[in-house]
Amino acid sequence: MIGAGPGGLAAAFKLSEEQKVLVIEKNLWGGTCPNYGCDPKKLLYGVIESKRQAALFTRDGVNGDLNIDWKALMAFKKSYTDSIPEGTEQGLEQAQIAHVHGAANFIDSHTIQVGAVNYRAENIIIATGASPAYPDIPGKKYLQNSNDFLAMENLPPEIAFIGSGYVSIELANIAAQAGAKVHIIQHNKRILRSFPEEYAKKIVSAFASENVTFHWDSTVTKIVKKEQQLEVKINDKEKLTVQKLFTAMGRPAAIEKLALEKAGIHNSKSGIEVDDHLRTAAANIYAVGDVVDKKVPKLTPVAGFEGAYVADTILGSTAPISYPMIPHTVFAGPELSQVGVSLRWAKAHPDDYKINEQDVGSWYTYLRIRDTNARVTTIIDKRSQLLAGAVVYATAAEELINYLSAVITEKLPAAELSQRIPVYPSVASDLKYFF
Ligand SMILES: Cc1cc2nc3c(=O)[nH]c(=O)nc-3n(C[C@H](O)[C@H](O)[C@H](O)COP(=O)(O)OP(=O)(O)OC[C@H]3O[C@@H](n4cnc5c(N)ncnc54)[C@H](O)[C@@H]3O)c2cc1C
Ligand SMILES: NC(=O)c1ccc[n+]([C@@H]2O[C@H](COP(=O)([O-])OP(=O)(O)OC[C@H]3O[C@@H](n4cnc5c(N)ncnc54)[C@H](O)[C@@H]3O)[C@@H](O)[C@H]2O)c1
Repeated sequence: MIGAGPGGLAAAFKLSEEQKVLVIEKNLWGGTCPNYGCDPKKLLYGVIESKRQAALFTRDGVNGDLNIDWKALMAFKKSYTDSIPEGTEQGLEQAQIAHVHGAANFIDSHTIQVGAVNYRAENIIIATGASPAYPDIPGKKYLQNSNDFLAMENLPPEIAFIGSGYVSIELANIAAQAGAKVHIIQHNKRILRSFPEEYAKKIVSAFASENVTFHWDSTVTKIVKKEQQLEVKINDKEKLTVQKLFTAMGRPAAIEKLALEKAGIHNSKSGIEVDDHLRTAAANIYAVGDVVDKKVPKLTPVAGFEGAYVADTILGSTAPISYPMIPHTVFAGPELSQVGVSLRWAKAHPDDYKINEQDVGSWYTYLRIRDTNARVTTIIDKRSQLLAGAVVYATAAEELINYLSAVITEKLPAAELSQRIPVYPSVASDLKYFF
């Protein structure tokens, strides 16, 4: 196993019940998600969201200044992340999984080199994840990435991000709510490509009143350091001065130092090419997680699902991979979530789908928390009358989308939902009204 993130570890633990396993990790045990991805991000987000939500109630009983103490926030984050690598390594030891710290590369399809040592294996799983893309421009050495953001000891007064995908939007929200002036430099006019444009625009509007400036059709062409400031040249014309500039323009697969060609493994620009069993061009080598060239989203639960699937395959299962519903969420204060058939597809196929767009800000669930802009779209398959997809922009959207995802998976008809008794008032008690 090369890589000890969610993908590699899921495979390692499952395989170790029946086979001898070696896990190789060049950086922190646990990989991106718990060390410098989902978990520390959502930990910061939780505090930031508490502040944002409390500020909505200043006319309703919340008193006093609501400020974020960045140092205390970071100490809170570290109280979780500091123990992750050691805890993960202990987990490997307890499961008696052999593990080596170092960067791996292929010698041939059965041999991996780590430093001066070669390891031979019957099967190999590549789970090396992805790492941030950098633009090739003068001054690129002054750029930082999401790992640096999540380890930042002080929050500077003014920062900027290149790109407006998941990473940029989530981290910009944290920084802006914590008091920084934030710039988002985007080479076109579209944020969050994997979400419907009409919903992404709601985030643009919400950010505009939160100290965030979008620079559309803008490309960073040069970065110059002047004492503690960075002068950022945009489109070779405009100049922006910030204290930190973060690249957030996608995460290419981490394959460059693996020497894949020595094992006969093929890759594209999007990652390692695999078949429907996640097998690479070399029959005994598999790839899972963010490193794979695939159509499904590159997310932690997907990496874990694939890791467990490949373990089963190595242990004898022959079924091709079949993905369940994959809901996804951007944590942007509030959250934007989506699952199933996309709104774009549904709009392009009006004979097949009924679209139910509802502003739910006046519903009791959202009214009581002053989430006046909350909106839910459900997409109903006209033939079966079953839920096929949904988009939610609301506080706790990630919870509602999980319920809606289960409704799709279990093919629950509206009548069946009326036969269940949820806690009231709760997000689940609204479910039957979305049909
Ligand atoms: C800021 C941020 C926030 C995110 N938030 C979310 C979220 O909220 N929800 C969500 O589902 N996903 C989120 N993600 C994505 C999620 O972190 C990834 O999808 C997930 O970590 C992928 O798991 P993986 O095992 O494929 O790769 P990784 O977790 O990246 O693990 C790969 C491991 O391989 C190691 N490695 C690489 N090359 C070698 C080598 N040659 N030799 C040995 N080891 C090597 C790396 O050091 C790394 O530890 C976020 C990502 C980022 C960056
Ligand atoms: N909440 C979550 O689930 C979550 C959070 C963070 C990251 N992630 C995962 O990490 C991945 C990477 O996130 P990301 O935000 O880095 O990537 P992304 O693909 O979401 O967004 C990349 C952004 O960079 C822009 N861009 C692309 N090429 C560019 C160029 N040459 N110059 C300038 N801008 C350019 C794109 O237009 C886009 O706005 C996500 O796709 C997702 O799989 C998930």
